[in-house]
Amino acid sequence: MSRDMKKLTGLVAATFTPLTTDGAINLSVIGSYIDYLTEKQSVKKVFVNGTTGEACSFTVDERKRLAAEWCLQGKGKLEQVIVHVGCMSIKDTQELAQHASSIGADGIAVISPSYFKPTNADALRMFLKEVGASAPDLPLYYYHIPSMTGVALEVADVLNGIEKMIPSFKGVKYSGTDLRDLGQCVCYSQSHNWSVLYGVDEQLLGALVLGVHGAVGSTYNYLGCKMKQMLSAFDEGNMTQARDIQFKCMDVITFAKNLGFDVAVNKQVMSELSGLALGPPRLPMLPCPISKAQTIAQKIKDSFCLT
Ligand SMILES: CC(=O)N[C@H](C=O)[C@@H](O)[C@H](O)[C@H](O)CO
Ligand SMILES: CC(=O)C(=O)O
Repeated sequence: MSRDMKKLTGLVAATFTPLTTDGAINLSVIGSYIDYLTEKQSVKKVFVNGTTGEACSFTVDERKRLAAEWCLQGKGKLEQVIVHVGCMSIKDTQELAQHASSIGADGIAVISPSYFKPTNADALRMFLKEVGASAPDLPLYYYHIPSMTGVALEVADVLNGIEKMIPSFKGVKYSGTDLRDLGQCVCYSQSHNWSVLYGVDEQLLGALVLGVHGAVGSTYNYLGCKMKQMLSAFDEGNMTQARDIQFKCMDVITFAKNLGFDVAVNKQVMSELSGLALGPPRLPMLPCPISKAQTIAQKIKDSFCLT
């Protein structure tokens, strides 16, 4: 298995999951989705089956077929495909981890179980160890998203000593807002050459100042190009330009949140902006309001002067 174990850095799009109008997974869209990301957004790394991908609403079999298609279609076009494997059942998670390895994924990420929750860092490390052991050849990233899992253990505590338990551990996708904890994660990660990837797109610039190595998010699907400009401005020390782009991003996300911005609306916004037919969300309780998405898409176009 020839695998490029390159450190994960830069912008990573957390992909949406294309569905047919009657709610089945639609693998046929993934090829053009990859072309859109690579050609129109210059984004060459993806995080599949995450929050944005509604993974927790899909079966293990559907998740395997999605991950396999992203890896297959991404060959020669995408630089890295990271597969999220978190499920309530550790057996399902391990099955998905093994599968990710068998299809040539470049890494796996996992959320904490969120029904029965780990009550301390030791317990969470033990869980991560069991997951890592199922795919020891793949980089493993812990996906911290307390707003969804309700597991708000300090990640810096979870990292402490984890390298001795999990040789394949390679970093964190941090979707929390505690900048002190985030900073301590970056600090600890430096000596292990791990990646800390930030996941709250509207405040990425603050995380860059603390030294994160990249970002995973939903908005990089349609604002990848613009946010890349922010990363370049930051690298060049052009803080005025970096802030200008971040403020625009904050403004459109605040606008969207005030209208009601969930994964279903976000998916429809992506369909509007990209022209890809991503279809409805999986859960029937989630709304599919085209007019709301059109309003948000128009706001994004106006703010960022997109055509
Ligand atoms: C809860 C959620 O979906 N978070 C995403 C990633 O972690 C983000 O990319 C957000 O969609 C984005 O920051 C907009 O709020
Ligand atoms: C944003 C992100 O990383 C996710 O959708 O999982």
